[in-house]
Amino acid sequence: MANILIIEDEQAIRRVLRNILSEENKSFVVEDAENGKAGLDKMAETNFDLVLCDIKMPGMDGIEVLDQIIAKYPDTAVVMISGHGDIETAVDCIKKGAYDFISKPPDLNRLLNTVRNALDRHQLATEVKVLKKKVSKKYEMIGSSSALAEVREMIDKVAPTEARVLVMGPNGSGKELVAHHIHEKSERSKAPLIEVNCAAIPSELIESELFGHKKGAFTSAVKDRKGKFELANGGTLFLDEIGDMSLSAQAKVLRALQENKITPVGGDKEIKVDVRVVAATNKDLQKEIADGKFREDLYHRLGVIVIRVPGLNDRKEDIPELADHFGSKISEEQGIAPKTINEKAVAALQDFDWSGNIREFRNVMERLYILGGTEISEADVQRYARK
Ligand SMILES: Nc1ncnc2c1ncn2[C@@H]1O[C@H](COP(=O)(O)OP(=O)(O)OP(=O)(O)O)[C@@H](O)[C@H]1O
Repeated sequence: MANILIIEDEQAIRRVLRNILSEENKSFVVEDAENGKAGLDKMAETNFDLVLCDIKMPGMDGIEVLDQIIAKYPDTAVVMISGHGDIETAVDCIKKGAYDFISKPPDLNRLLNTVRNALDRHQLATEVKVLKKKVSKKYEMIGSSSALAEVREMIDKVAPTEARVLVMGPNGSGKELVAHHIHEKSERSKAPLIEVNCAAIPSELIESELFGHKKGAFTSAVKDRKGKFELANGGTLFLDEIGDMSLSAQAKVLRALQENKITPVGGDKEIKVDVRVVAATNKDLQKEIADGKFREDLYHRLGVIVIRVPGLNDRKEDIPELADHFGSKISEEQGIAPKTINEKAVAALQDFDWSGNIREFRNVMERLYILGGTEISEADVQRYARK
């Protein structure tokens, strides 16, 4: 179904447009208004997917209507209807944000094509919005502890800069989450965030993974392949578990960071890249440096800003909020009716040792949700949350 509004002062044109659209598709619900004000009044009552708006009208003209629609209903697509002599104005309207324009008298094919395209784009834009909301929900950072407030403050300060960031903290504490927030709040958020788990890639493959390779560079290189640095161009490269990278790969990453250039394996040309690096590790890099396992120069290149994410044991006051958050997430994902968790159960959870951090906490909540009673009790916690 699509709600379409025609704002047009000439009754004959209104009627023609209405008839064409209603006959074209039974799922179009078409309304009309004879002037800008009446149109905007209708918009205040109904959500329209598309507005067809005449440019020249007595009183409020089409440009003014367009301005108001853009300001108040930015998700609604607008197609201008232009008469003789106002094509230039129609073009200006597109620059302002109208989707397209049709000329009077309306040509059937052009009108239908424009309407279909505008509705398609409107639907895509709506879907993108829903997906973005879902993604940003996935990366929600829950907790009001002062430890987490400090992390948030650091993110807000460093995100808009170009500074490299090293995120340190134990397993499952939310380091990847921090990297996502930095990217999303940065100027680079429209470009990709590319993630590399350095611990998961065998050392002989890491170079090709990061810098790409040319066809024939090694036996399995059957075609040219871009590396993560190139894929992240204009955006952010998240080097997770950087402490697990081999010394030879560290040397190459250091060079890439120093020169902002990379050379694909088997290639002879350098490629310029514009990448902001955010790295993360659960290792004590100072100790790794002392043990000769991590390059000190790379540490200084990466860690212009260091953000330390505290483990859950150091912010147990976040547990009630986290329990609620994961509870509603799990109930949604698993299709289980929402449950409550009583105060004693929460207190029991706060008594546990959470060395596996938020990841472990989420798993425990999942167990409690699936196995516990409608109101999760202390007994449930003792029975199902013990490790
Ligand atoms: N403050 C938080 N609020 C809600 N969810 C969180 C929070 N911190 C972490 N999580 C969730 O916990 C899980 C683990 O987080 P994440 O992967 O960011 O940890 P990590 O420190 O990068 O782990 P690893 O060291 O194992 O790579 C993820 O599902 C993440 O969404």
